[in-house]
Amino acid sequence: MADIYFCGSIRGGRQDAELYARVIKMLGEYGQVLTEHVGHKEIGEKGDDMDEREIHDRNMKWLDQAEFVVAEVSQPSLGVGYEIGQAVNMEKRILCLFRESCGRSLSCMIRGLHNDQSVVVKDYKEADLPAILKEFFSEANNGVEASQPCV
Ligand SMILES: O=c1[nH]c(=O)n([C@H]2C[C@H](O)[C@@H](COP(=O)(O)O)O2)cc1CO
Repeated sequence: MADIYFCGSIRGGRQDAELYARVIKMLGEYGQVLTEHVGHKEIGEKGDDMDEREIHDRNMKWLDQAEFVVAEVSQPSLGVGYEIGQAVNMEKRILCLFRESCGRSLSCMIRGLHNDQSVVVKDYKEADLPAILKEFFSEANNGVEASQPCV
């Protein structure tokens, strides 16, 4: 079973935590989500009750281990942006999900990563998620290479 690293805002704001939990549940169909805690209601804006260095090192290990990275990027978060940048350097297959209805503009530094192969950036409505995930993971399983240039 593939390992999936899910990214969602924690200190950037927990407004979308319930949505993250629903995305994580859907991702369960495609693999094991290493960062399930990102969708836990009990995790507030303070984050995990752990030393910050330990959180960073644990997460970087998980990111390295993961085959896929799925990031919900509607709520701006420094940590999520950092994780995506690291994942690009690690040549992971990455799906960034931006909710059209959130009223913000997605950073060019994320939207500009889209290459429709190793990095997919999608504007979405929640009802579209099952189809978007199905397409992302089936293309991945059809052997699209992870290390495509991001241009
Ligand atoms: O307590 C934490 N636990 C944790 O796993 N993270 C990771 C996972 C999330 O995808 C991302 C959220 O970053 P931020 O807290 O800057 O919004 O960082 C972040 C924190 C707090 O910064």
